[in-house]
Amino acid sequence: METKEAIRHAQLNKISKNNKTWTNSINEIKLYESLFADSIWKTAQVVGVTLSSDNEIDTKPIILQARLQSKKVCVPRTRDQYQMDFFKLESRTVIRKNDFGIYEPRENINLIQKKEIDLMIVPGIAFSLMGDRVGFGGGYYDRYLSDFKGTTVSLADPLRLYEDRTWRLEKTDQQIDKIVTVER
Ligand SMILES: Nc1nc2c(c(=O)[nH]1)N(C=O)[C@@H](CNc1ccc(C(=O)N[C@@H](CCC(=O)O)C(=O)O)cc1)CN2
Ligand SMILES: Nc1ncnc2c1ncn2[C@@H]1O[C@H](COP(=O)(O)OP(=O)(O)OP(=O)(O)O)[C@@H](O)[C@H]1O
Repeated sequence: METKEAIRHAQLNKISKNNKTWTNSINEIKLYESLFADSIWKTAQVVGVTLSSDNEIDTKPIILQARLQSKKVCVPRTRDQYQMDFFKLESRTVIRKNDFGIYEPRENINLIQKKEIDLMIVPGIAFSLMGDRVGFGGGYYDRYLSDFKGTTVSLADPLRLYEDRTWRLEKTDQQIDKIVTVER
């Protein structure tokens, strides 16, 4: 078993070398297709998703599809003590890059309650088929999801997918309900 720190280090290195290839983009397209075909997606009215950075699975196609299907989209904004809140994303929402280089809404307007969110698309840098997840390390999602009642889904391209977890679980780790993968 490895530490999450070691996985994070190895994954960030691997992802930064590979994420600009066409193979990777086509894998992302396959992930979006299976997400949008899923009944979890089809029935969701309110979707929580991040504003992706360069080294993450691009969330713009997810935001576009949600808007085309008249779903409400909300995005996270971090605050103190590794907490975050979700705010409704609208055309007029002003996005800024925060001190950690993460994109988020500049204003805390239109808070969406946790219980309103049907589907949470959870980011991460490594996942197992069983729903284990390694994120950037703040524990933001572990905290937020600890009393979340909706469905959680993560998109795991081949770069981010481990069939079996090779890292040690922590008590606070939240399992993801559904890991979407590129079938081969
Ligand atoms: N696009 C995107 N947005 C997201 C996330 C994400 O993974 N991707 N998050 C997923 O969780 C949340 C933000 N996560 C963060 C994770 C780590 C650090 C971070 O590394 N902070 C400092 C250390 C701070 C400290 O320890 O005091 C740093 O290392 O510089 C910041 C935010 C919410 N928004
Ligand atoms: N509910 C919680 N209460 C207190 N501490 C927590 C909770 N959830 C996670 N933590 C702590 O937060 C720290 C970071 O957690 P972890 O390494 O799992 O982050 P991550 O899930 O990879 O990151 P993120 O969710 O921000 O992408 C760990 O020390 C963990 O113990």
